[in-house]
Amino acid sequence: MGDVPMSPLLKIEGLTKSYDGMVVVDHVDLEVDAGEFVCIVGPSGCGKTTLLNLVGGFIPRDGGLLEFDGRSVEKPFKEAVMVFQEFDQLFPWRTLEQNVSFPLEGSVKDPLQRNKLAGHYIAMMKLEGYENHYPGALSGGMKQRGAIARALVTSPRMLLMDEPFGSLDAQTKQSLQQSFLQVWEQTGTTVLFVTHDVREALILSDRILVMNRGKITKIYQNEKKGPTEEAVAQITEWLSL
Ligand SMILES: Nc1ncnc2c1ncn2[C@@H]1O[C@H](COP(=O)(O)OP(=O)(O)OP(=O)(O)O)[C@@H](O)[C@H]1O
Repeated sequence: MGDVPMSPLLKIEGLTKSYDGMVVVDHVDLEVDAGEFVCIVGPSGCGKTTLLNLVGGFIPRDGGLLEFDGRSVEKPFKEAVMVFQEFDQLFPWRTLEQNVSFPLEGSVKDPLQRNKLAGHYIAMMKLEGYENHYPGALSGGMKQRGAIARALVTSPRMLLMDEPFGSLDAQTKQSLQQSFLQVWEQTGTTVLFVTHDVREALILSDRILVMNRGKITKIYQNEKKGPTEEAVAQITEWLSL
């Protein structure tokens, strides 16, 4: 008897979306296993953000199959949480701890328990000591760490990340990439991560999807994890096709 193949966490077939008659996501097929870290790279306007929004159920698709854990995605769902590029994702009128614990307010009644959980993810994202700071008193990198902590606090099964480190300087970006990789290993969450940065994709992911004009045109299996010059050259060439 052979092993029963595990069904993918995310299953996409023929996924399509148009705006004003322009096809933006064009018959995309994709399967992502639980725990995988998948990056999407592609030129500006090729449909990366639209694909993430479709997967999260934030916008309706025009056609195709889109299933998360065997269920058709028709609207936003708790198991998938989005993190954006912008530094203003945190509520400015709440402290870091109040921001991170916010998604628990509907599900965890005891405020002490909420704070304990928030503290766990604040520590995981290396923000200990800043619990009572307001976002206005945090740097861009710290705000992104906070946004990731808040995304993780409900233990979502999938993170949808739209260039979360895109506005950071090189050094801050590097340190966040390393902390986020550790967090990914600790939590086992599945990640779909959009980036413009080929090196970033090679540092972070198991698999890199190259998108062009709404289609996934190439897939790079990133077994070695690391930006070798050959890998960078290969993906850069694919991006220009
Ligand atoms: N709500 C919308 N209404 C109309 N057109 C849209 C909408 N959202 C996206 N588009 C168009 O769809 C195309 C793909 O946009 P999308 O944001 O998905 O690309 P992207 O690859 O994420 O680009 P970037 O890297 O610049 O963020 C673009 O031409 C964009 O103008």
